[in-house]
Amino acid sequence: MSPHEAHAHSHGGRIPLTVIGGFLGTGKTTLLNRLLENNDGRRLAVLVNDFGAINVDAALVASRGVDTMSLQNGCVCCQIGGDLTDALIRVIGSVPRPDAIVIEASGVSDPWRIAQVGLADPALALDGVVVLVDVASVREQADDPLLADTVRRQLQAADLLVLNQCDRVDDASLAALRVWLDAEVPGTPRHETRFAEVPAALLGAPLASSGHGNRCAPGCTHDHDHAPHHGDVFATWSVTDDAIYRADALRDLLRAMPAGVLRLKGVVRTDRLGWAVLQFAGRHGSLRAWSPQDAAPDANADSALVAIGAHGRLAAQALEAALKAAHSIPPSPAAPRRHESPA
Ligand SMILES: Nc1nc2c(ncn2[C@@H]2O[C@H](COP(=O)(O)OP(=O)(O)OP(=O)(O)O)[C@@H](O)[C@H]2O)c(=O)[nH]1
Repeated sequence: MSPHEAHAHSHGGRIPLTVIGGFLGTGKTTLLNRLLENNDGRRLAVLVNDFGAINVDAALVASRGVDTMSLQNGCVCCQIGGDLTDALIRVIGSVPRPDAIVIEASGVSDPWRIAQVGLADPALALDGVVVLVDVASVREQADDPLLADTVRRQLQAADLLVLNQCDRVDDASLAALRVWLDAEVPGTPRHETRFAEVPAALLGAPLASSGHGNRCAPGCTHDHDHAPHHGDVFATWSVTDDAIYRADALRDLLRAMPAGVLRLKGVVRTDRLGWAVLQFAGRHGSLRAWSPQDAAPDANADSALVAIGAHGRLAAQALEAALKAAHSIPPSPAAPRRHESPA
């Protein structure tokens, strides 16, 4: 029996499901890509949910030559029974059958709600909920009345907390965070790291025995069912066009981001770097040339950017103006497609 067959056997033939959650920009896609690079020959089926109208994460994962299923139209945890269930039915029925399924939750969703779908389907066995934490930003987010509920639900959903971005904080801040987490989520296993380096052994079957099976049995007092609809709490803005951007101007934008932008990410065509990946989260941003090891976007592809912020705080007009000012070659008149939600 191969190790993969043994793993499936230990789940009674059911397909193990791992949910990767955590707030915007904490490192979920980084972890997913690590999993895909070190998948030990397993056939992983990957479902990626992005809150914005454009699924940038799916593009970044798909660029590694892996088939991903993109779950768009908002936050899947708010529409259980819809897209997610349909996608899982398709994945479970696919031939060859996957050895494991990984769902990357959107940064605003409640990973526990997604995990419940896994628990409900007899073909699936929940391996665990892994929640990424940006150690530099989590306390500030948890203190923000608009974000606190989302962040705390994510922390409480975790079977394993990956304390990521440890390169961004000093030892004293990390020590204070540990004390805070001891009080917020006592007993939840934690792993401190940077760039989502997590030993594979931590992500596998052992999670199942330490996790929800124990903490969220019948009688669980967690308020899992009454989360607000995330479309009411968070707003997105996105643009897709054939503009070419000035790399220097985008870097200036990353240093002086308009108010209320919690997350900005995209794949853009630039003057100096060619295709580039833009990332901004938790006050930090980067613009890097498209990795030569990944298949470049189609020559006719459009630049695509998506921003997320708390509803009522996202300064979409200021962002749009800043991006317009960063054009090296403006988009052709018919090209720009903007999407704002809530409108
Ligand atoms: N300095 C630093 N940057 C990191 C670390 N982990 C991830 N990043 C960067 O942070 C940015 C966001 O990482 P992602 O993996 O895309 O985050 P995400 O959680 O998938 O983001 P959303 O899906 O938008 O919520 C990227 O530019 C990463 O390269 C880390 O440990 N340290």
